[in-house]
Amino acid sequence: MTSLLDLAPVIPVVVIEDVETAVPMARALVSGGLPVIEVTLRTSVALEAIGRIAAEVPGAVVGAGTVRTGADVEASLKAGASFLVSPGATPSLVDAMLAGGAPFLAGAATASEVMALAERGLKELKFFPAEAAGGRPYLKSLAGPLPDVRFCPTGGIRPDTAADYLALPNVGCVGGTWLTPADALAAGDWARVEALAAEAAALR
Ligand SMILES: O=C(O)C(=O)C[C@H](O)[C@H](O)COP(=O)(O)O
Repeated sequence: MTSLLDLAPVIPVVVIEDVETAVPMARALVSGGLPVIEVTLRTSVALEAIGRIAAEVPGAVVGAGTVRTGADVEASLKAGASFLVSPGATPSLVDAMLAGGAPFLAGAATASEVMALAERGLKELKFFPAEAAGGRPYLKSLAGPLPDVRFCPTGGIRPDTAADYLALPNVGCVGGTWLTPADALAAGDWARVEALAAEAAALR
């Protein structure tokens, strides 16, 4: 598989409250040009949503986000997730993710965290919480001593700041929730989701 960071410029991070919205939402994202979708394990229907998207939306590459434990890894893969994303990384979580065999982005926010993960062979990471941790200048600084590590910054990124992140050499893609506003999902406004996805897909 092509690196997770290179499949699309933006990974929509979604919070699904009503499982019936999962499939039409994913179709809108894929039609707009964003096939990689991260469903956060923050709601009780997240695993079912992942399963439905994986089974019913051709072209979608659906993964699980907010993965925090080995049990989350197991449940996500069983549900049909084809990749995993975590906000941070603990040694036991990294063990479980490596054992799971699917591509994953472990989270890091400091040089030491990045170095600890690189020591384990992980050179493609999530940078979280991107804006709060220092944003673009911070990532640019990390590229000096750690040029071989690439990131998907996530957290606080919006349409008007995404392009600046994508211009950095150590950024493969960015993640964010702005593609799937809660009110658009609640209203079933798939045209709006598709339009937001199309704008983001054009960023690179
Ligand atoms: O759930 C996770 O695994 C996370 O790490 C947190 C998300 O990536 C951010 O919540 C993104 O949210 P925005 O800042 O609204 O784009």
